Amino acid sequence: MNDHHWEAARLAAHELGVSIAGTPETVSLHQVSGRFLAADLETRYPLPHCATSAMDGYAVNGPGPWQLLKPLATNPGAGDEQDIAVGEAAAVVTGSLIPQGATSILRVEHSSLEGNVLSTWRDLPCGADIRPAGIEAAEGETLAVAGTLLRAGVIAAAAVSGHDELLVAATPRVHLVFTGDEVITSGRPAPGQVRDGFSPVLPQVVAALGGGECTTTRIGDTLAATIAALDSPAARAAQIIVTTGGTGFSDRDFVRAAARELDGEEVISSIAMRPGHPSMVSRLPGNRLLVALPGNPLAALMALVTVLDPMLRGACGRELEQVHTAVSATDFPALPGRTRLVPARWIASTNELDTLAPAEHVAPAMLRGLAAADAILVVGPEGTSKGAHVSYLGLPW
Ligand SMILES: Nc1nc2c(c(=O)[nH]1)N[C@H]1C(S)=C(S)[C@@H](COP(=O)(O)OP(=O)(O)OC[C@H]3O[C@@H](n4cnc5c(N)ncnc54)[C@H](O)[C@@H]3O)O[C@H]1N2
Ligand code: MOO
Repeated sequence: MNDHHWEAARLAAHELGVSIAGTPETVSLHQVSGRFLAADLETRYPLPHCATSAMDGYAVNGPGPWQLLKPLATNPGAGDEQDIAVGEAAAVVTGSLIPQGATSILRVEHSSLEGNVLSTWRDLPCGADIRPAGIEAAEGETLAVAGTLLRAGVIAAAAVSGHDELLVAATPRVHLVFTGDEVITSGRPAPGQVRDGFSPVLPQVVAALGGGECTTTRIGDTLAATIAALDSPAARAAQIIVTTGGTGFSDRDFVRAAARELDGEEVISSIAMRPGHPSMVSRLPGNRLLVALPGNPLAALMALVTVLDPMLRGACGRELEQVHTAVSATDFPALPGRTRLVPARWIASTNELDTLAPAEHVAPAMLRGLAAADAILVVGPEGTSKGAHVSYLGLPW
Protein backbone atom coordinates (compact mmCIF):
# COMPACT_ATOMS: atom_id res chain seq x y z
CA MET A 1 0.00 0.00 0.00
CA ASN A 2 1.41 3.37 -1.04
CA ASP A 3 0.74 5.87 1.75
CA HIS A 4 0.03 9.51 0.92
CA HIS A 5 1.56 11.98 3.36
CA TRP A 6 -1.16 13.77 5.29
CA GLU A 7 -0.50 17.16 3.66
CA ALA A 8 -0.24 15.55 0.22
CA ALA A 9 -3.57 13.78 0.76
CA ARG A 10 -5.26 17.07 1.63
CA LEU A 11 -3.82 18.79 -1.44
CA ALA A 12 -4.72 15.89 -3.73
CA ALA A 13 -8.27 15.81 -2.35
CA HIS A 14 -8.62 19.56 -2.87
CA GLU A 15 -7.41 19.29 -6.47
CA LEU A 16 -9.80 16.42 -7.12
CA GLY A 17 -12.60 18.61 -5.75
CA VAL A 18 -11.59 21.45 -8.07
CA SER A 19 -11.70 18.98 -10.99
CA ILE A 20 -15.39 18.20 -10.43
CA ALA A 21 -16.55 21.76 -9.66
CA GLY A 22 -19.76 22.61 -11.50
CA THR A 23 -20.68 25.88 -13.18
CA PRO A 24 -21.62 28.56 -10.63
CA GLU A 25 -25.28 29.49 -10.58
CA THR A 26 -27.25 32.65 -9.95
CA VAL A 27 -29.56 32.25 -6.95
CA SER A 28 -32.09 34.58 -5.33
CA LEU A 29 -30.90 36.18 -2.09
CA HIS A 30 -33.72 34.37 -0.33
CA GLN A 31 -32.25 30.99 -1.25
CA VAL A 32 -28.51 31.54 -0.85
CA SER A 33 -28.13 30.76 2.85
CA GLY A 34 -25.47 28.07 3.35
CA ARG A 35 -24.06 28.42 -0.18
CA PHE A 36 -20.62 29.79 -1.05
CA LEU A 37 -19.97 32.97 -3.03
CA ALA A 38 -18.56 32.21 -6.47
CA ALA A 39 -17.44 35.81 -7.09
CA ASP A 40 -16.41 38.68 -4.86
CA LEU A 41 -19.41 40.54 -3.46
CA GLU A 42 -19.15 44.20 -4.48
CA THR A 43 -21.41 47.10 -3.62
CA ARG A 44 -23.56 48.30 -6.50
CA TYR A 45 -23.62 51.86 -5.15
CA PRO A 46 -21.97 53.78 -2.31
CA LEU A 47 -23.14 52.86 1.20
CA PRO A 48 -25.13 54.78 2.16
CA HIS A 49 -26.01 55.95 -1.35
CA CYS A 50 -27.12 59.38 -0.08
CA ALA A 51 -26.41 61.47 3.01
CA THR A 52 -29.01 60.77 5.69
CA SER A 53 -29.80 61.61 9.27
CA ALA A 54 -28.60 59.12 11.90
CA MET A 55 -31.14 60.38 14.49
CA ASP A 56 -34.66 61.71 14.93
CA GLY A 57 -34.53 65.47 15.47
CA TYR A 58 -33.74 68.53 13.39
CA ALA A 59 -31.42 69.34 10.54
CA VAL A 60 -29.85 72.69 11.41
CA ASN A 61 -27.66 75.13 9.54
CA GLY A 62 -24.92 76.85 11.57
CA PRO A 63 -24.97 77.64 15.30
CA GLY A 64 -28.32 77.98 17.12
CA PRO A 65 -30.83 79.16 17.96
CA TRP A 66 -32.62 78.32 14.74
CA GLN A 67 -35.84 79.26 13.06
CA LEU A 68 -37.81 76.03 12.58
CA LEU A 69 -39.15 76.03 9.01
CA LYS A 70 -40.65 72.57 9.08
CA PRO A 71 -41.87 71.36 12.51
CA LEU A 72 -43.05 67.92 11.40
CA ALA A 73 -40.85 65.42 9.63
CA THR A 74 -42.14 63.55 6.64
CA ASN A 75 -41.19 60.00 5.74
CA PRO A 76 -37.70 59.48 4.33
CA GLY A 77 -38.12 59.20 0.61
CA ALA A 78 -41.16 61.54 0.48
CA GLY A 79 -39.01 63.90 -1.58
CA ASP A 80 -40.14 67.10 0.12
CA GLU A 81 -36.91 68.09 1.89
CA GLN A 82 -36.63 71.80 2.37
CA ASP A 83 -33.41 73.76 1.86
CA ILE A 84 -32.31 75.54 5.03
CA ALA A 85 -30.25 78.72 5.22
CA VAL A 86 -27.93 79.70 8.09
CA GLY A 87 -29.98 79.93 11.31
CA GLU A 88 -32.75 77.70 9.98
CA ALA A 89 -33.84 74.17 10.86
CA ALA A 90 -36.19 71.45 9.58
CA ALA A 91 -37.51 68.36 11.37
CA VAL A 92 -36.06 65.03 10.26
CA VAL A 93 -36.31 61.38 11.27
CA THR A 94 -33.65 58.70 11.24
CA GLY A 95 -32.93 57.98 7.59
CA SER A 96 -34.24 61.32 6.23
CA LEU A 97 -32.30 62.85 3.38
CA ILE A 98 -30.13 65.69 4.65
CA PRO A 99 -31.72 68.97 3.51
CA GLN A 100 -29.58 71.24 1.39
CA GLY A 101 -27.61 73.58 3.70
CA ALA A 102 -27.76 71.39 6.84
CA THR A 103 -24.51 71.33 8.84
CA SER A 104 -25.58 68.88 11.58
CA ILE A 105 -28.48 67.04 13.12
CA LEU A 106 -29.77 68.10 16.53
CA ARG A 107 -31.26 65.12 18.41
CA VAL A 108 -34.79 65.76 19.57
CA GLU A 109 -33.86 64.95 23.18
CA HIS A 110 -31.17 67.64 23.11
CA SER A 111 -33.51 70.35 21.80
CA SER A 112 -36.03 72.77 23.17
CA LEU A 113 -38.67 74.47 21.13
CA GLU A 114 -40.40 77.70 22.01
CA GLY A 115 -42.84 78.76 19.35
CA ASN A 116 -40.81 78.13 16.24
CA VAL A 117 -37.46 78.92 17.84
CA LEU A 118 -35.31 75.85 18.27
CA SER A 119 -32.32 75.81 20.59
CA THR A 120 -29.99 73.45 22.44
CA TRP A 121 -27.92 73.53 25.61
CA ARG A 122 -25.39 71.11 24.09
CA ASP A 123 -22.36 71.65 21.97
CA LEU A 124 -23.28 70.65 18.42
CA PRO A 125 -20.23 69.82 16.30
CA CYS A 126 -20.43 70.34 12.56
CA GLY A 127 -21.47 67.06 10.87
CA ALA A 128 -22.97 65.60 14.05
CA ASP A 129 -25.31 62.67 13.32
CA ILE A 130 -25.09 63.12 9.56
CA ARG A 131 -24.31 59.84 7.78
CA PRO A 132 -22.37 61.00 4.73
CA ALA A 133 -22.89 59.15 1.44
CA GLY A 134 -20.24 56.46 0.93
CA ILE A 135 -18.98 56.52 4.54
CA GLU A 136 -19.38 52.74 4.83
CA ALA A 137 -18.24 51.72 1.36
CA ALA A 138 -17.62 53.19 -2.07
CA GLU A 139 -19.39 51.85 -5.16
CA GLY A 140 -17.65 48.65 -6.28
CA GLU A 141 -15.96 48.04 -2.94
CA THR A 142 -15.55 44.38 -1.93
CA LEU A 143 -17.65 43.28 1.04
CA ALA A 144 -16.83 39.56 0.91
CA VAL A 145 -14.53 37.47 -1.25
CA ALA A 146 -15.35 34.48 -3.44
CA GLY A 147 -15.57 31.34 -1.31
CA THR A 148 -17.28 33.09 1.61
CA LEU A 149 -20.03 31.09 3.31
CA LEU A 150 -23.31 32.93 2.90
CA ARG A 151 -24.72 33.51 6.35
CA ALA A 152 -26.95 36.23 7.77
CA GLY A 153 -24.35 39.02 7.91
CA VAL A 154 -23.14 38.66 4.34
CA ILE A 155 -26.61 38.08 2.90
CA ALA A 156 -27.97 41.19 4.64
CA ALA A 157 -24.98 43.22 3.41
CA ALA A 158 -25.61 41.94 -0.12
CA ALA A 159 -29.24 43.02 0.08
CA VAL A 160 -28.56 46.55 1.27
CA SER A 161 -25.81 47.00 -1.28
CA GLY A 162 -28.20 46.37 -4.15
CA HIS A 163 -28.11 42.65 -4.91
CA ASP A 164 -31.24 40.65 -5.65
CA GLU A 165 -29.35 37.47 -6.46
CA LEU A 166 -25.82 36.19 -6.10
CA LEU A 167 -23.48 33.99 -8.09
CA VAL A 168 -22.84 30.94 -5.91
CA ALA A 169 -20.78 27.81 -6.32
CA ALA A 170 -22.60 24.80 -7.73
CA THR A 171 -23.52 22.26 -5.08
CA PRO A 172 -21.70 18.95 -5.58
CA ARG A 173 -24.08 16.01 -5.36
CA VAL A 174 -23.03 13.57 -2.64
CA HIS A 175 -24.20 10.00 -2.09
CA LEU A 176 -23.50 8.30 1.25
CA VAL A 177 -23.13 4.52 1.55
CA PHE A 178 -23.02 3.13 5.09
CA THR A 179 -21.65 -0.41 5.24
CA GLY A 180 -21.66 -3.00 8.00
CA ASP A 181 -23.92 -5.96 8.84
CA GLU A 182 -23.31 -5.29 12.51
CA VAL A 183 -24.36 -1.64 12.39
CA ILE A 184 -27.76 -0.79 13.80
CA THR A 185 -29.45 2.61 13.77
CA SER A 186 -31.46 2.64 16.98
CA GLY A 187 -31.80 1.05 20.38
CA ARG A 188 -29.28 -0.91 22.37
CA PRO A 189 -26.78 -2.96 20.36
CA ALA A 190 -26.56 -6.70 21.05
CA PRO A 191 -23.05 -8.09 21.65
CA GLY A 192 -21.15 -7.74 18.35
CA GLN A 193 -23.41 -4.98 17.05
CA VAL A 194 -22.58 -1.26 17.07
CA ARG A 195 -24.75 1.82 16.92
CA ASP A 196 -24.28 3.81 13.75
CA GLY A 197 -22.35 6.98 14.57
CA PHE A 198 -22.32 8.26 10.99
CA SER A 199 -25.82 8.48 9.56
CA PRO A 200 -27.03 11.03 12.15
CA VAL A 201 -24.17 13.42 11.35
CA LEU A 202 -22.69 12.91 7.88
CA PRO A 203 -25.63 14.42 5.95
CA GLN A 204 -25.48 17.59 8.04
CA VAL A 205 -21.69 17.79 7.86
CA VAL A 206 -21.70 17.30 4.10
CA ALA A 207 -24.40 19.96 3.72
CA ALA A 208 -22.48 22.40 5.93
CA LEU A 209 -19.37 21.87 3.83
CA GLY A 210 -21.24 22.80 0.65
CA GLY A 211 -22.50 19.41 -0.49
CA GLY A 212 -26.20 20.26 -0.26
CA GLU A 213 -28.68 17.49 0.40
CA CYS A 214 -27.27 13.95 0.19
CA THR A 215 -28.81 10.70 -0.88
CA THR A 216 -28.02 7.79 1.43
CA THR A 217 -28.11 4.01 1.43
CA ARG A 218 -27.15 1.29 3.87
CA ILE A 219 -25.68 -2.06 2.82
CA GLY A 220 -24.42 -5.29 4.31
CA ASP A 221 -20.92 -6.66 3.89
CA THR A 222 -20.90 -8.38 0.49
CA LEU A 223 -19.01 -7.57 -2.66
CA ALA A 224 -22.20 -7.69 -4.73
CA ALA A 225 -24.01 -5.24 -2.43
CA THR A 226 -21.01 -2.89 -2.43
CA ILE A 227 -20.71 -2.93 -6.22
CA ALA A 228 -24.45 -2.37 -6.55
CA ALA A 229 -24.32 0.55 -4.10
CA LEU A 230 -21.47 2.26 -5.97
CA ASP A 231 -23.24 1.72 -9.27
CA SER A 232 -26.85 2.50 -8.28
CA PRO A 233 -28.76 5.32 -10.01
CA ALA A 234 -28.21 7.56 -6.94
CA ALA A 235 -24.49 6.77 -6.92
CA ARG A 236 -24.24 7.38 -10.65
CA ALA A 237 -26.01 10.74 -10.25
CA ALA A 238 -23.54 11.83 -7.57
CA GLN A 239 -20.19 13.53 -8.08
CA ILE A 240 -18.87 12.35 -4.73
CA ILE A 241 -19.69 8.99 -3.15
CA VAL A 242 -18.72 8.54 0.48
CA THR A 243 -18.57 5.07 2.00
CA THR A 244 -18.07 4.24 5.67
CA GLY A 245 -16.37 1.02 6.78
CA GLY A 246 -15.08 -1.81 4.68
CA THR A 247 -11.77 -0.13 3.77
CA GLY A 248 -9.65 -2.85 5.37
CA PHE A 249 -8.12 -5.97 3.87
CA SER A 250 -10.09 -8.70 5.62
CA ASP A 251 -12.42 -11.07 3.79
CA ARG A 252 -15.30 -8.96 5.14
CA ASP A 253 -14.11 -5.65 3.61
CA PHE A 254 -15.28 -4.94 0.06
CA VAL A 255 -14.96 -1.26 -0.78
CA ARG A 256 -11.55 -1.48 -2.50
CA ALA A 257 -12.52 -4.57 -4.47
CA ALA A 258 -15.85 -3.04 -5.52
CA ALA A 259 -14.13 0.14 -6.73
CA ARG A 260 -11.67 -1.94 -8.74
CA GLU A 261 -14.51 -4.01 -10.25
CA LEU A 262 -16.07 -0.75 -11.42
CA ASP A 263 -12.79 0.34 -13.06
CA GLY A 264 -12.00 2.84 -10.33
CA GLU A 265 -8.55 4.37 -10.31
CA GLU A 266 -7.17 4.45 -6.74
CA VAL A 267 -5.79 7.99 -6.38
CA ILE A 268 -5.13 7.75 -2.64
CA SER A 269 -4.66 4.17 -1.40
CA SER A 270 -4.03 5.05 2.23
CA ILE A 271 -2.87 8.04 4.26
CA ALA A 272 0.11 8.20 6.60
CA MET A 273 -2.08 9.34 9.45
CA ARG A 274 -3.38 7.99 12.75
CA PRO A 275 -6.21 7.34 13.03
CA GLY A 276 -7.63 7.02 9.53
CA HIS A 277 -4.77 5.21 7.82
CA PRO A 278 -6.91 2.92 5.59
CA SER A 279 -8.83 5.86 4.04
CA MET A 280 -9.01 5.58 0.28
CA VAL A 281 -9.94 7.84 -2.63
CA SER A 282 -10.73 6.47 -6.04
CA ARG A 283 -11.85 8.08 -9.29
CA LEU A 284 -14.78 6.14 -10.73
CA PRO A 285 -15.90 6.28 -14.36
CA GLY A 286 -18.15 9.26 -15.07
CA ASN A 287 -15.79 11.69 -13.29
CA ARG A 288 -17.12 10.54 -9.93
CA LEU A 289 -15.00 10.51 -6.81
CA LEU A 290 -15.21 7.80 -4.17
CA VAL A 291 -14.11 8.73 -0.65
CA ALA A 292 -13.84 5.59 1.46
CA LEU A 293 -13.84 6.43 5.16
CA PRO A 294 -12.74 3.74 7.63
CA GLY A 295 -15.28 2.17 9.95
CA ASN A 296 -13.70 3.12 13.26
CA PRO A 297 -15.69 6.25 14.16
CA LEU A 298 -12.89 8.64 15.13
CA ALA A 299 -10.80 7.39 12.22
CA ALA A 300 -13.69 8.11 9.85
CA LEU A 301 -14.21 11.64 11.11
CA MET A 302 -10.47 12.46 11.04
CA ALA A 303 -10.40 11.10 7.48
CA LEU A 304 -13.37 13.31 6.68
CA VAL A 305 -11.41 16.32 7.95
CA THR A 306 -8.40 15.25 5.87
CA VAL A 307 -10.05 14.31 2.60
CA LEU A 308 -13.75 15.15 2.33
CA ASP A 309 -13.50 18.69 3.69
CA PRO A 310 -10.71 19.65 1.23
CA MET A 311 -12.55 17.92 -1.62
CA LEU A 312 -15.82 19.76 -0.97
CA ARG A 313 -13.90 23.00 -0.55
CA GLY A 314 -12.28 22.47 -3.95
CA ALA A 315 -15.63 21.61 -5.53
CA CYS A 316 -17.18 24.78 -4.05
CA GLY A 317 -14.41 27.13 -5.19
CA ARG A 318 -12.92 27.50 -1.74
CA GLU A 319 -9.31 27.42 -0.62
CA LEU A 320 -7.89 24.62 1.44
CA GLU A 321 -8.07 25.53 5.14
CA GLN A 322 -4.59 26.47 6.29
CA VAL A 323 -3.43 24.81 9.48
CA HIS A 324 -3.16 27.18 12.43
CA THR A 325 -0.57 27.28 15.19
CA ALA A 326 -1.08 26.89 18.93
CA VAL A 327 1.04 25.85 21.88
CA SER A 328 1.03 22.18 22.85
CA ALA A 329 0.13 21.43 26.46
CA THR A 330 1.88 18.05 26.34
CA ASP A 331 4.77 16.11 24.85
CA PHE A 332 4.07 13.96 21.82
CA PRO A 333 6.89 11.49 21.13
CA ALA A 334 7.94 10.92 17.53
CA LEU A 335 5.81 8.51 15.49
CA PRO A 336 7.80 7.87 12.34
CA GLY A 337 5.74 7.91 9.16
CA ARG A 338 2.47 9.05 10.73
CA THR A 339 0.74 12.38 11.23
CA ARG A 340 -1.49 12.22 14.29
CA LEU A 341 -4.86 13.95 14.41
CA VAL A 342 -5.90 14.36 18.01
CA PRO A 343 -9.11 15.96 19.30
CA ALA A 344 -8.06 18.70 21.71
CA ARG A 345 -9.38 21.37 24.03
CA TRP A 346 -8.34 24.95 24.63
CA ILE A 347 -6.91 25.48 28.10
CA ALA A 348 -6.07 28.66 29.98
CA SER A 349 -2.48 29.75 29.53
CA THR A 350 -0.19 32.75 29.70
CA ASN A 351 1.55 31.89 26.42
CA GLU A 352 1.56 34.37 23.56
CA LEU A 353 -0.47 31.79 21.63
CA ASP A 354 -3.43 29.85 22.97
CA THR A 355 -2.74 26.36 24.28
CA LEU A 356 -4.35 23.09 23.19
CA ALA A 357 -4.41 19.98 25.34
CA PRO A 358 -5.30 16.60 23.85
CA ALA A 359 -8.70 15.34 24.93
CA GLU A 360 -8.95 12.03 26.75
CA HIS A 361 -10.45 8.93 25.12
CA VAL A 362 -9.19 9.48 21.60
CA ALA A 363 -8.50 5.91 20.41
CA PRO A 364 -9.68 5.24 16.81
CA ALA A 365 -12.90 3.55 17.89
CA MET A 366 -13.79 6.21 20.51
CA LEU A 367 -15.80 9.37 20.10
CA ARG A 368 -15.78 10.65 23.68
CA GLY A 369 -12.72 12.85 23.13
CA LEU A 370 -14.10 14.34 19.94
CA ALA A 371 -17.39 15.09 21.67
CA ALA A 372 -15.48 17.32 24.09
CA ALA A 373 -13.06 18.82 21.55
CA ASP A 374 -12.65 22.42 20.38
CA ALA A 375 -10.09 21.68 17.67
CA ILE A 376 -7.91 18.96 16.17
CA LEU A 377 -4.20 18.85 16.88
CA VAL A 378 -2.08 17.93 13.87
CA VAL A 379 1.13 16.41 15.20
CA GLY A 380 3.81 15.59 12.64
CA PRO A 381 5.85 12.34 12.70
CA GLU A 382 8.64 14.09 14.59
CA GLY A 383 6.30 14.79 17.52
CA THR A 384 6.42 17.93 19.63
CA SER A 385 7.12 18.89 23.20
CA LYS A 386 5.17 20.65 25.92
CA GLY A 387 5.25 24.42 25.35
CA ALA A 388 6.33 24.11 21.71
CA HIS A 389 4.30 25.21 18.72
CA VAL A 390 1.91 22.67 17.25
CA SER A 391 -0.43 22.78 14.27
CA TYR A 392 -4.16 22.47 14.54
CA LEU A 393 -7.33 22.62 12.46
CA GLY A 394 -10.69 23.94 13.53
CA LEU A 395 -13.61 21.53 13.58
CA PRO A 396 -15.20 21.84 10.14
CA TRP A 397 -18.76 21.24 11.38
N1 LIG B 1 -5.01 -6.60 10.72
C1 LIG B 1 -5.35 -5.31 10.65
N2 LIG B 1 -6.54 -4.94 11.08
C2 LIG B 1 -6.89 -3.65 11.05
C3 LIG B 1 -6.00 -2.70 10.52
C4 LIG B 1 -4.76 -3.12 10.05
O1 LIG B 1 -3.93 -2.33 9.59
N3 LIG B 1 -4.48 -4.47 10.11
N4 LIG B 1 -6.38 -1.39 10.51
C5 LIG B 1 -7.32 -0.97 11.52
C6 LIG B 1 -7.73 0.35 11.27
S1 LIG B 1 -6.55 1.48 11.50
C7 LIG B 1 -8.99 0.69 10.93
S2 LIG B 1 -9.46 2.31 10.85
C8 LIG B 1 -10.00 -0.31 10.65
C9 LIG B 1 -10.64 -0.06 9.27
O2 LIG B 1 -11.76 -0.79 9.22
P1 LIG B 1 -12.75 -0.77 7.99
O3 LIG B 1 -12.73 0.50 7.28
O4 LIG B 1 -12.52 -1.99 7.19
O5 LIG B 1 -14.14 -0.84 8.74
P2 LIG B 1 -14.93 -2.05 9.32
O6 LIG B 1 -14.02 -3.23 9.46
O7 LIG B 1 -16.13 -2.20 8.52
O8 LIG B 1 -15.28 -1.49 10.74
C10 LIG B 1 -14.30 -1.19 11.67
C11 LIG B 1 -14.98 -0.87 13.00
O9 LIG B 1 -15.82 0.24 12.85
C12 LIG B 1 -17.14 -0.08 13.26
N5 LIG B 1 -18.12 0.66 12.46
C13 LIG B 1 -18.37 0.48 11.16
N6 LIG B 1 -19.35 1.31 10.77
C14 LIG B 1 -19.72 2.00 11.84
C15 LIG B 1 -20.70 2.98 12.08
N7 LIG B 1 -21.52 3.41 11.09
N8 LIG B 1 -20.80 3.53 13.32
C16 LIG B 1 -20.00 3.09 14.31
N9 LIG B 1 -19.04 2.15 14.14
C17 LIG B 1 -18.92 1.59 12.93
C18 LIG B 1 -17.24 -1.56 13.04
O10 LIG B 1 -18.25 -2.16 13.75
C19 LIG B 1 -15.85 -2.02 13.47
O11 LIG B 1 -15.79 -2.11 14.85
O12 LIG B 1 -9.46 -1.61 10.59
C20 LIG B 1 -8.53 -1.89 11.64
N10 LIG B 1 -8.13 -3.24 11.52
O1 MOO C 1 -6.15 4.30 11.80
MO1 MOO C 1 -7.50 3.33 12.21
O2 MOO C 1 -7.87 4.50 11.18
O3 MOO C 1 -6.66 3.65 13.68
O4 MOO C 1 -8.70 3.38 13.27
